[in-house]
Amino acid sequence: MTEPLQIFGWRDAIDIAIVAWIIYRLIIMLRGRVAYRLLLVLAFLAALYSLSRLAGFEAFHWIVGSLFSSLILILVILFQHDIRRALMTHGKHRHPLTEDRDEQGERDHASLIIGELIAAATSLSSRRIGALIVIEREMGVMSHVETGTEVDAKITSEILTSIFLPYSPIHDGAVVIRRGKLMRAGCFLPLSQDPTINKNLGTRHRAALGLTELVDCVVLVVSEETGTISVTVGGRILPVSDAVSLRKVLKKLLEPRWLTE
Ligand SMILES: Nc1ncnc2c1ncn2[C@@H]1O[C@H](COP(=O)(O)OP(=O)(O)OP(=O)(O)O)[C@@H](O)[C@H]1O
Repeated sequence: MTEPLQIFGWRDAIDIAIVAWIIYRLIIMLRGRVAYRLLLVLAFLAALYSLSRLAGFEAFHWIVGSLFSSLILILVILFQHDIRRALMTHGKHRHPLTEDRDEQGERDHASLIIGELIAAATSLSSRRIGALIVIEREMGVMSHVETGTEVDAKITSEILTSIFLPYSPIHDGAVVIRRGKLMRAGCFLPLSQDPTINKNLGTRHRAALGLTELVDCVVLVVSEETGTISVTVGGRILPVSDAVSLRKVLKKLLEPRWLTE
């Protein structure tokens, strides 16, 4: 009798490596929670599809197969922007905070922007002015956000602070940062529907959580009521105690993905 290990050749190893790589890239791309759930449904349907075939349940196999194809189509439609962006930028060295070409320039620029974000957050926090700052990573957020006002400005703590001052016409809502640029202000984010959220959190924090449940991005929140600064990512809220820990958290979350994964 042939041993399984004797049948397993280099072709199988390459085959498994390719499939594992595709699944890994899919998980990275669809890391927001809703996308994750869709991916799990897809995996479940794939398992049912294979099992129903093995068991010889023809009708059930046909139904699951149709559901499977429809779900793939729905995924492609839902994530068309992200898929296009991922394909266009595949293999490129991308930093969420800068378009700088060389590695040192990229680090310096990113560090400068993180410094501006920290200065703005601490200044707003000390004056009990609420703020909501969305920082895109690999995925775009605008398909989940009500557009607000175009800003297209360099990121400085002064601009960020003045946007959130109560008499600013665009202080309500969130600002969106893409590749180190302040793109929009006054944006409305989807609220989290998670019933387990701490009841003490108001709508500003629910909005930050809501967006990060849907899209892989980082949201910096300053509470108007308490002045606390927190960072939300992947539907979780991370309170930060001071500027040093805020720098640490932002640096970690905003490194180019190929360095962190
Ligand atoms: N869905 C949303 N998208 C964007 N901004 C929002 C959203 N919901 C609330 N905000 C912003 O948060 C502000 C304050 O809302 P609210 O007082 O309900 O939140 P809060 O969490 O209690 O505030 P804080 O924690 O800062 O005291 C709003 O005026 C608005 O600027």
